[in-house]
Amino acid sequence: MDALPELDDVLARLHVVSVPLVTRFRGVDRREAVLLDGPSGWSEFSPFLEYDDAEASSWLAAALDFGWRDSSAPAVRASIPVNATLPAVPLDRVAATISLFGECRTVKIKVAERGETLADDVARVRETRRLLGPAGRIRLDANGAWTVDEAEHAVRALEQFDLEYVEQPCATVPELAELRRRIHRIDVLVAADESVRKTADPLAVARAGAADLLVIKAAPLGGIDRALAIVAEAGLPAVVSSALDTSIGLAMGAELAARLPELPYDCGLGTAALLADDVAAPPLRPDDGTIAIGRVTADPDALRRLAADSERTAWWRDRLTRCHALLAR
Ligand SMILES: O=C(O)CCC(=O)c1ccccc1C(=O)O
Ligand SMILES: [Mg+2]
Repeated sequence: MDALPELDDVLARLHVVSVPLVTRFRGVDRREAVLLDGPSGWSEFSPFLEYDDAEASSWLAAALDFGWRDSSAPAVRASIPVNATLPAVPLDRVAATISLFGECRTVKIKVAERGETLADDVARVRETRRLLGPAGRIRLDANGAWTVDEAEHAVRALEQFDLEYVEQPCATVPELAELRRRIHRIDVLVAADESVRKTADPLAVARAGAADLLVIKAAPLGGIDRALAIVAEAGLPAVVSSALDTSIGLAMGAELAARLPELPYDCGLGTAALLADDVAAPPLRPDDGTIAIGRVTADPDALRRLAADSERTAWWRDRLTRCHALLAR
């Protein structure tokens, strides 16, 4: 970032919201976010609650970048194809959850969830394939939960459902590389997510040949231009995804996706469908499998309706203040 906006200026533009989810995701049923009414447009700072300040400060860099300056890279497309995201819901909720996204040709299914078995995953993937038909695209996201052996076993059990790729099957770069060697005869690609966004070296995956493609998120990578530079250096195809952002954070993801030279896969930016309410009117929800690019503005009524209580607002102001100090160093 060129010049860091002054803390007082940032705090004067802050609104803290707590948005209800349609279905539990990552163990929570509300999503808290700071919205910033920046001079270049509305922006979002919403690192997950458990992240430490060092990790959260990249999210602040991205939020300030998006709210205080426009990307210098030109957009090369005006709408972004998106996938539906299916959390680990019970089997009888699969159809209703996918239908929240409207017409989507691609579904990303969360697998390897704590407390579940491979049989649960097989059942959820089979049901999704049945609903989508043979032309639909299915990808999985294990969030790093499998060992290499478990991942190999799971991929062999699930490949019959015709998988596009499996995202972060194992936790580490060497494990991803080993899995990729073991399944190279199977037509299932390996994507890296946490190994790109939760590390000091987002290019290590590409250097190690540990993934076929990268999942990239604008907020943890420090903003649109930084994420574009990482993709260019990695030389791998990229899928842009969200962090279960409000429509304002999703707009930042859409602006990133609009600037990638190639966009061979549908993006994980349809997640406004998992929010039971939203900060924008209308929300940035998928329409016919795509979302539009363009700035999204917070709706004053929604800001009032979704305002966090004074204790949570103070918590977020403190957190933002600490992250700002880290960026100013
Ligand atoms: O990519 C998608 O389809 C939606 C976004 C998503 O899955 C996600 C949302 C919040 C936190 C982590 C993740 C993830 O990709 O692991
Ligand atoms: Mg992921």
